[in-house]
Amino acid sequence: MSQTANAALRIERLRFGYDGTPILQDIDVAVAEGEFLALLGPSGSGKSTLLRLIAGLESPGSGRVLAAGRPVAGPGTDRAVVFQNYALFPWMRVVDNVAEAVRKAKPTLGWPAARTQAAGHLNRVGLTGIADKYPFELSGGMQQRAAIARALALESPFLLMDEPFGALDPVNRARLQDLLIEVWQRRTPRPTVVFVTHDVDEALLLADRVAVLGASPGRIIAGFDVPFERPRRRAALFGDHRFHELREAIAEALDADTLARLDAA
Ligand SMILES: Nc1ncnc2c1ncn2[C@@H]1O[C@H](COP(=O)(O)OP(=O)(O)OP(=O)(O)O)[C@@H](O)[C@H]1O
Repeated sequence: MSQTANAALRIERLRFGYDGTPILQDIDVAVAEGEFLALLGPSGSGKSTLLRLIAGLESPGSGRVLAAGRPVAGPGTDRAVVFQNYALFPWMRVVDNVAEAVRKAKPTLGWPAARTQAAGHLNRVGLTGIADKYPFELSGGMQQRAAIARALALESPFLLMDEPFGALDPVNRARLQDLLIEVWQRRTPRPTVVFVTHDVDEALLLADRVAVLGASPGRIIAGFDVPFERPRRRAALFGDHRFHELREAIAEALDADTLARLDAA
């Protein structure tokens, strides 16, 4: 997974632990500019931790994370993060949540202009007429749309997403998957995306490449290129033998890792 030349994001020999317990070991990943990488793995394999390291919310024990060639030394607006649970400021109206992100990207912009741009971002994710509401007045799906609008408003070259649709019902989940791909494809240059998920089908629907993590400690046990042309249609994917072969190969990699751990126990 480390062979990509001129990678926008590069993780080198990364190790990380909490209180002496190894969580991530020997992680080497390179993600090309504009690439959509899915991180897939069982619960506890360290997917969120890896994303937090890329976001700069944690520091590596050893090794390093390079974003656009520079070592990550903390959180930054170059790396927008979307978590599962919406991450909106509850005390701010939805438009101000997004306008605040606009102002992070463009600090010289006044609030009125930032609000106008924020309304544009909200429209783009299909949220109209709710700008003046507070987050608690929105459904879960709408809050997650607003969180995506907020992340997009940062206009960051990197978009880091941690199971962003995990809490949504299947219909909203499918809508937001489509929306994410649409906005990702529309941006020039495309942001580089790292997307954490448990869901193999979601990874194969969205990503250009899938990195599979094994557990105890977390490490990359397999990588797969996802060959399907875009736009991708769910029905066409389910009818494609390569989709089923990839699913099978990912399941085999995960099973082999689980068995190896059981044998070692
Ligand atoms: N703040 C923390 N302190 C100590 N251990 C932690 C902390 N955060 C996570 N861990 C441990 O690190 C390991 C990896 O957790 P992480 O949340 O990164 O896994 P994950 O693959 O994202 O899991 P899930 O799919 O369930 O979200 C787990 O064993 C977890 O208990």
